[in-house]
Amino acid sequence: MPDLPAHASPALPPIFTPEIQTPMRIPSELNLNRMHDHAQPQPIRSRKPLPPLITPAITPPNTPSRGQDDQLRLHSLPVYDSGVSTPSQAALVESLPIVECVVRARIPTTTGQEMFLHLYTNDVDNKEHLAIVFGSNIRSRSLDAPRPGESERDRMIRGAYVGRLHPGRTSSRLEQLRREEGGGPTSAPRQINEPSSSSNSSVDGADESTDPDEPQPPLVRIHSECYTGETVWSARCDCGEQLDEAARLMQVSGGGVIVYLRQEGRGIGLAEKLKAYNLQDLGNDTYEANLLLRHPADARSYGLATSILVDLGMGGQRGIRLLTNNPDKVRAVEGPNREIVVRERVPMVPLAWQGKRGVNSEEVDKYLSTKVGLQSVGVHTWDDS
Ligand SMILES: Nc1nc2c(ncn2[C@@H]2O[C@H](COP(=O)(O)OP(=O)(O)OP(=O)(O)O)[C@@H](O)[C@H]2O)c(=O)[nH]1
Repeated sequence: MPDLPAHASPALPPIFTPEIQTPMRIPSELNLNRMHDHAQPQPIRSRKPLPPLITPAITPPNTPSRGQDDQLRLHSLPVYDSGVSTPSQAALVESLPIVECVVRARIPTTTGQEMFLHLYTNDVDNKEHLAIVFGSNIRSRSLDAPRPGESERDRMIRGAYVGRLHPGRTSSRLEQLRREEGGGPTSAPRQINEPSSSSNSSVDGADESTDPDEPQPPLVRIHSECYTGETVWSARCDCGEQLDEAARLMQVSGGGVIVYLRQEGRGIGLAEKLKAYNLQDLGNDTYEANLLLRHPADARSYGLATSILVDLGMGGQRGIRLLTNNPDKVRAVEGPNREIVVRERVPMVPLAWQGKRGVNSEEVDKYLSTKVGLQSVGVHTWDDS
């Protein structure tokens, strides 16, 4: 086995294959030498040349990094720091989808930390979107809600339990844990929260509590599936690294949520993304390749993420800190009525830019420079900091 990056996970196949059906086109249908009739603001080639990527000049002085003081060093930016309209702007939904967490399970991870994987269904597609939850204080309202006729065992099997499961446990509820600990109603472990029925949630699912031990809003990452970057060691993008890094930051800062959306390849699906890679090898950049394949530059939307975050009690004025380099995501994730409030945007600086071991290749440099150029993401913002 070659020396693989930290995020490489050779053993596991993907859980789900995107079901996007796109008519196959033969290459001769595509004019690879000119852009088609997609109205775009500006030909990409005419943009100002970008600076070389791996340079200390654009390395932010103060960014997420590997160390014990991550909580202190997380570098946030104003959330609406980009008024620039770009071809990558995410679609805004008019109303929020309905989501339901159907099962949750504890997953011990290879780093020694635990997370709770929440699997969601919804009313807009038939994909299994996920929430990866670090910390035991974040609970799903729809999971905890009672189901007609279910037994305590049923509740435990679908993950609607408090605390931890153990052989012989018979109740999903907090009372049994308290009894087992031999204490009264107040002796439950501090980190175990009651389900929403008895918590201080407001009617819309928003948790208005202010915990003095959690002075900052929780960290959230909205991550779009990337089979190539997360499973088969691709160095064409930094998706695997970003997923690992988000998980690490949530572990060291005491909790958070990664909403993992099944919108592979910026929403065009794996087959089309692989064609886009071939177009990139023929000289086009990531956005041009999408357009040549007659896809939008970015076909993703984030309404499901908003609904999942509301279900996890992240609505309300306390807000969240969003880990992203993409300013477009901020407004998209907040939802049509600002159901989620993004208090801060925390950039995710590629590890290689921080002088650390991370994804490093000619292809990832091109990919990142295209992103930086089109999303007005990071260069000037980080430089200014
Ligand atoms: N169509 C297409 N999709 C890609 C390509 N490379 C990566 N992706 C997909 O892009 C998605 C990640 O989106 P990005 O635009 O890189 O990042 P972002 O989510 O907008 O911004 P961040 O929050 O900063 O990561 C994943 O779903 C990848 O599968 C590519 O060359 N073409």
